[in-house]
Amino acid sequence: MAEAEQFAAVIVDAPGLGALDYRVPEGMLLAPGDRVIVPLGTRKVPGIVTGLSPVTEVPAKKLRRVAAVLSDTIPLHAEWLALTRFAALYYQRGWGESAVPALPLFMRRAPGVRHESWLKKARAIGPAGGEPGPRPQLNDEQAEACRQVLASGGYVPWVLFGVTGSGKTEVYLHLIEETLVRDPEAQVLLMVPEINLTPQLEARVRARFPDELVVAMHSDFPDGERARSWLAVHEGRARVLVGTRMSIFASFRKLALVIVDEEHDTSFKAGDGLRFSGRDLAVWRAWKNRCPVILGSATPSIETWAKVRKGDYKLLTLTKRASAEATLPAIRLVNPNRKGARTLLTPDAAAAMEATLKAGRQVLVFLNRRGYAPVLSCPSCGWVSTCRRCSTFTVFHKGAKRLVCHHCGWQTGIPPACPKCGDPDILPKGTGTERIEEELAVRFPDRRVLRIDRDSVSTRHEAEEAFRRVHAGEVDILVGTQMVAKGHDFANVGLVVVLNPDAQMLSPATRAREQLFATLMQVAGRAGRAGAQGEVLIQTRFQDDPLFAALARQDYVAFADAVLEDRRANMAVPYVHQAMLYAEAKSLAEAEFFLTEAVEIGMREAPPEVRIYDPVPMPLMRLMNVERAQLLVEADERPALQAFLARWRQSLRARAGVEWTMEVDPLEA
Ligand SMILES: Nc1ncnc2c1ncn2[C@@H]1O[C@H](COP(=O)(O)OP(=O)(O)OP(=O)(O)O)[C@@H](O)[C@H]1O
Ligand SMILES: [Zn+2]
Repeated sequence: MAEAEQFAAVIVDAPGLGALDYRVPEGMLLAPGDRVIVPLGTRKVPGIVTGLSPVTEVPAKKLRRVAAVLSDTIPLHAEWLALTRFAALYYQRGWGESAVPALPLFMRRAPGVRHESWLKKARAIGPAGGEPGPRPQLNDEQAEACRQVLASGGYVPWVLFGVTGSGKTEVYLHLIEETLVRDPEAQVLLMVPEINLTPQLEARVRARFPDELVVAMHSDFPDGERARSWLAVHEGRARVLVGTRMSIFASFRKLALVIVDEEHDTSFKAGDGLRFSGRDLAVWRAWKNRCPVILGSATPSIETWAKVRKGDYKLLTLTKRASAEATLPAIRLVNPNRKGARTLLTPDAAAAMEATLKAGRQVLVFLNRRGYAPVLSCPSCGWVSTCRRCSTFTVFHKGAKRLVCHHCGWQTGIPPACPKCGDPDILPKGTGTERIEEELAVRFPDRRVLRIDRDSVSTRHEAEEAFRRVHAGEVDILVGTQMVAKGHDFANVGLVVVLNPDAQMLSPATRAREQLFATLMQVAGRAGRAGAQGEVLIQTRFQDDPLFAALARQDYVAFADAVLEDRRANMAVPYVHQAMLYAEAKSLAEAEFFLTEAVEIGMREAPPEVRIYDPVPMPLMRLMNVERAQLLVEADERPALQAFLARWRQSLRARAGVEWTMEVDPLEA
């Protein structure tokens, strides 16, 4: 008797498609979670088997066959399938669109001739070995935080709210250790923001657990390296994964603890593709695995703080710095407005720098703007340097002698005179890190100044080397952007000077203030992490604003509670739930026309509790010659919004020349 026919439901990375049925060729053994290659139209594409059945509703003559099964490892775990399915539903994509791109390229290609030898090498990686690194005795607050987490069972979302330098990382390491010891199969995910801290933290985790395989995943990794880590986690060989947001899609054999460090960081939100929040999916994953999740931060996001206040998340607090002698720095606000001033640095800041340097400590100067000046302009006619492809200025880079668009990378040489009126005296306007570096070199000629931003260090290796020099004391004054603000444990920085945070005070975005507060607390937290008290000096015109008042007191709770109050009064996030529909086209009119139609369709389908706003141009209206518009949708209750989005998405009509995409929980609204 012939073998009974079998049909596989397969998801592929194509918009708007559900699972497709394929005939399983005789003799091919398949299981849910297997990766396969299937024909789709005229192509052969990677897919994932989500189910098998002896029947199908697809007519026999339309049925095609599974072309190949990739049998190099065990099938994807059921929990991973559930995760990608949930992410697809939540972020309004097809299941295949969330699942297939989450795999490293290596795992979604038909194996080439060298695949076997690659696998063998990939599986050969092992623990670091050697003696475990130093293990400080936890202080009372750290110990209490660990005790509470370890005493709880099952899913509990914890917020580890600890001031800068309070030793949150030690708490993570202790919890990881306990988790690994309690269950020899347990695995841990430690997520970190998209910054250059991964190697540092990874080294620290490796050193602490020399007998366990610790792997990393970072968007800078070449695919081979990513695939190697991915495989080690999937097969249960790796016990700890340290990674950026993409690591939330790793396939774990037995996830027993999830940690999100600096949970407020916006880099946990993906800006393209599925546009997921790594932090939010981390909470879902912990829930699904019935394990604890730790969201750590000195300045939790407002969404997270709201959940703490509501009682949904449990709070763990570290109120003081961990290192015995260290205290929180003193924060001073200084008015930068001085008549006829030619320098950006105020006399107060210069004097404080002088004193700190004399005492043999380092100074960190923070300015969140790279380049020499944000724009080049003509004092006679008002011409300003702009990008040829985007609706934005080009930044003047003096060293490179270029005008560069920071959005699309377009660049051009420096014109010898104003291209509009011919005046040769065109001038840089405003200040970036390159200009302040120049000013510092003149002001402190005998000091070693190092600038760290994406222009001065462009590779992971260069960044590591730059930070090594800071730690080794080969630098007196460090100038930098966001890159130096977060996470670094500088032992000898005595003073932090913050220049011009005011630009962000003027932004209309809902989260601008919250993000500015977090950045400033972070960068301030780099001062005085060991030894004598540190000092922070902030040059701002907004000294009377409650944000700076709370900052000077380092009072996150007062700030966050006030923000929540304000958001509640104004019915803003997190008291409403939002989604954004974006449209891109050759002209703004086409993009807006698409959105106007989308509004009409939406109005017919939306229940009264869903509000649809008017289409507007995106804040950066033109990017790389594409014009962009957006449309905000809002509801008080998430289920109503989600149900509406799912229906609306199906009814949106494709228009030639218009690309559209949906984002749930947009950060930029
Ligand atoms: N119990 C402890 N005893 C002594 N030193 C400690 C202890 N815990 C942590 N430290 C040290 O204190 C410093 C700050 O710790 P860590 O970097 O973990 O803080 P953090 O809370 O993650 O800081 P941030 O949020 O500012 O990045 C580190 O040098 C760490 O080694
Ligand atoms: Zn551009």
